[in-house]
Amino acid sequence: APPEFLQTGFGITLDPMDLDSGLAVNVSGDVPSSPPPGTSKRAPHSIIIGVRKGGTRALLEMLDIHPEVAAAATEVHFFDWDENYAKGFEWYRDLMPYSYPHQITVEKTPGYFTSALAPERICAMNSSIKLLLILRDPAERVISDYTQVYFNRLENHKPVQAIENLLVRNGALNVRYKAIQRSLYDIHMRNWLRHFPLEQIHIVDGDALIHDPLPELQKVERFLNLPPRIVSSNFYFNQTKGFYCIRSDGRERCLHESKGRPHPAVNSTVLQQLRSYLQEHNRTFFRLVKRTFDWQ
Ligand SMILES: Nc1ncnc2c1ncn2[C@@H]1O[C@H](COP(=O)(O)OS(=O)(=O)O)[C@@H](OP(=O)(O)O)[C@H]1O
Repeated sequence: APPEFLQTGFGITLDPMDLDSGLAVNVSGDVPSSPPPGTSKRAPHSIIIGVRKGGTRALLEMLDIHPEVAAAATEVHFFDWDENYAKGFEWYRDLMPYSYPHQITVEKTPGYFTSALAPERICAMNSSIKLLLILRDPAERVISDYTQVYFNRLENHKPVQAIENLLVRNGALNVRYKAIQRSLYDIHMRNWLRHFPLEQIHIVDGDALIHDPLPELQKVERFLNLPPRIVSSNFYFNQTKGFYCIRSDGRERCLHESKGRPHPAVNSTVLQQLRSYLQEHNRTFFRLVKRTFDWQ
């Protein structure tokens, strides 16, 4: 059953200090005390730059099925957090997994997409790096973002409020709400296109990845020049979870329970206000990326 969304009278602003807690169960076993012979830690060849709640964890875990992919275990937040960036490139590289020369290293940090400085900093590291961006319906993404913050606040015994109280201020859509700001894909995309050509940014359709992951993964394999190795038997639909889960190396695993949470029902008038506000931004985004998506 959907969680009960509490009405409170607190005039709080939601804090986005919530990290991805969606590591797949039983990812790769224990960390080896000494690196396997012939491996080293290398800067990423590709980065999943976002968007937050777009399906970044699912994309990384599914891509990690590929034998020629080595995925970073945690979100690194190197290019979007000044305190981490100040630690320097060697600090960053040390957080990468050990990989063989024939493998490519991939990290994901959803906050990069909406960070003002990440594009310039990533470009300074490697101007020919291949970027992966997974997007979903931006209105749905707002609700997912709210839901994540809602549960984090509950866990931390902080007050929560109904999504409508955040989406609407003084009778009008509260466009300063961070969850809405992050869904203005055109604005963030412009910033990336100042530093990278469009061909270097592959957009994964996050809604399609939920309903049928294989075709989206096959497109990513082609974009990364990887031989096709991910196959339909790598995925199975888990009825209880309501999402696809992963089968590889003789093991089956679903993403953490924080991925694929039920969303609250949103007042239809408010939702309509949100959708019509996003519509113009979506159209601009479609022009920028020379492609359309099934968003209203
Ligand atoms: N296979 C599978 N299993 C579970 N969840 C899946 C899957 N594929 C995509 N998704 C969607 O991923 C959403 C979470 O996105 P992110 O991993 O990018 O979130 S985060 O920004 O890292 O917190 C998450 O959002 P919510 O549904 O709001 O929980 C899911 O809709």
